[in-house]
Amino acid sequence: MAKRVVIALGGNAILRPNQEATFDNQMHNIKMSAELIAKIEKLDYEIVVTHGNGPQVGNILRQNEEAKAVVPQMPLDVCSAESQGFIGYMMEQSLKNALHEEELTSGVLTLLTQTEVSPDDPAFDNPTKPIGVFYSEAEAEVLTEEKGWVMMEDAGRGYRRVVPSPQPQKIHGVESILKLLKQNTIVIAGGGGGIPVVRNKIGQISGIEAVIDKDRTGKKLAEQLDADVFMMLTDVSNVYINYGKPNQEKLEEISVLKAKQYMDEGQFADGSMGPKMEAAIGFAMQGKKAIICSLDQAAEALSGFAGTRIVNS
Ligand SMILES: Nc1ncnc2c1ncn2[C@@H]1O[C@H](COP(=O)(O)OP(=O)(O)O)[C@@H](O)[C@H]1O
Ligand SMILES: NC(=O)OP(=O)(O)O
Repeated sequence: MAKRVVIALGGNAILRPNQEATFDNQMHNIKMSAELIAKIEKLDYEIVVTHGNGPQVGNILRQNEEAKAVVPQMPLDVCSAESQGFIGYMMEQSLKNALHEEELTSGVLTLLTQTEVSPDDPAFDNPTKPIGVFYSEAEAEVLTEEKGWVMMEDAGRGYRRVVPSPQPQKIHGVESILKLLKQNTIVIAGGGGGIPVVRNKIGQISGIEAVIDKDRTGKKLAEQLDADVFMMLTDVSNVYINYGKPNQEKLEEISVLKAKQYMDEGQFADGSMGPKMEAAIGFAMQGKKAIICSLDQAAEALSGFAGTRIVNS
């Protein structure tokens, strides 16, 4: 029986740090990512792909704010839905073309996915999710003063606007995803962490302004789908201890216990590797395999020959 993998695509799969968010740049990167995912399809896995949307949802929100005198502004959850739609469109098209090139017959379908969060999540009072483009410290100060944006330094790369990022509680559409996987279809779902929604006391859902972390949603999706493997594809080949120091050391296959120990030592930066390792440990604790590796080594890592693999042993 084919194994099931949930793949969370990092920012680089769509837009590189210093690139402008043009259609051509994003389409070019997504095409390259799709070719690499097609390699995984050859390994006989049922595949669900999720992806980030930080730069894109920030830009859509900004478009809305800048144009509000001529076109009514949409709330952040709608911006999230828009970003999920346009990235999903580009990814589905690119994946279909990549599979066609490889003479593979699998289908590809994007699902506009809603993710339930708790309205009482403390994240609503403490925005931490960076979105949109990077600014200098001086520009960030002006934006806070003039527009009221909350700005934060993002992993040594500059300042970005931050918004609330609640924990995903439940991802909608999982039963349908399972049916599609059984019909030889690669499913793109939960993009940008999913469109954040809350459920009220009488069971009705409605949107809420936030951006959910895609690695957390990827883990939740992998759990709900009972996946065998959860992979986070990023721009480094491995997770390291003492990262960036002369004594940095590459992690290959490590136990949950060891990973937790390194986590407690503060080896993984908040806002970058920290959330990935948190998601990896949480998933691997259930007796499954979590992998963090670079996009171009995804197929090798899945076969056990590359990346950092976290296992519960
Ligand atoms: N211990 C570590 N090992 C490897 N990379 C690390 C570590 N700590 C921080 N990082 C940084 O984490 C980055 C990946 O996280 P992030 O940029 O959030 O990924 P993505 O956007 O691909 O989801 C790497 O580019 C690297 O600079
Ligand atoms: N939603 C999300 O986590 O997006 P990024 O990975 O692009 O920040």
